[in-house]
Amino acid sequence: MTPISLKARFSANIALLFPDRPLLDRIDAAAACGFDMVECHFPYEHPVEALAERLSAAGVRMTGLNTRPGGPGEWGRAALPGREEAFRADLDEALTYARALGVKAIHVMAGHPLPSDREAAVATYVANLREAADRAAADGITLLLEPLNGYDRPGYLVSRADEIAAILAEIDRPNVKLLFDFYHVQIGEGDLVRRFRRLLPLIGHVQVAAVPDRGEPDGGEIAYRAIFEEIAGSGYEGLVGLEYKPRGDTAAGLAWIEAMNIV
Ligand SMILES: O=C(O)[C@@H](O)C(=O)CO
Ligand SMILES: [Mg+2]
Repeated sequence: MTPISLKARFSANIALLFPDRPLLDRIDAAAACGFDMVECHFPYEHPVEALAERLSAAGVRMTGLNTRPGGPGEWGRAALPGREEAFRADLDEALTYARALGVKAIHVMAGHPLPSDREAAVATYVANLREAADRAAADGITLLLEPLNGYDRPGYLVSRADEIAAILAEIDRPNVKLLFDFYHVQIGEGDLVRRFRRLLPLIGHVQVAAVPDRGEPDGGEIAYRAIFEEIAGSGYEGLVGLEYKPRGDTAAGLAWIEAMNIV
């Protein structure tokens, strides 16, 4: 099996990996497994100084985080008409953490608008993101928009990568990009390789997990070795987030990397 050179671009998603321990301890666990990058969803229950200290002690860099999910059932507020102030506060908070930790990518969570409000929600999303992008650009930060599949997140504003591509054209800011999570895209749209190639100029980050169980990317309906070959040979220069729910012990489950001869 020919080696695939990608390991140096893996970032361990500590929102899902190492679920048996508290968030800060997951940084050490990732380092012990050889990762020097982690990404995170919502670090906000920890003071940024505590995170900075743990990351520095472990020799690990945080590469991505999300804006706060908001109240029950919101899952972000960037696309909620009338909640612009709340979104601004979410962005302020994410930027504060990102600047202090040297994080260069923020996943901006859209939210669940009322279906009857969809047009207004997209307009709010576009306006909020233009303003947010201009603020983030000052620190060289990229904002990521991710489609979340309709089985896991029914009612989320965007469930398909192609919808995001159209919205990105409207936003028209170079530092707003598509987060292409192969797990969600497979469930929502499929045709992974052709879609990845077509959308490549818009892609700022990718994530991987098996479908349908969202476990290690070594089983299920996606032939991940072919996907990793594609990523490595495509010209994509960004990171690969390992955002999956380990089927058992996280460290033992990482055996898929060697089994696929990813170096
Ligand atoms: O895939 C996901 O669910 C995530 O990347 C995320 O950021 C939270 O929805
Ligand atoms: Mg994802």
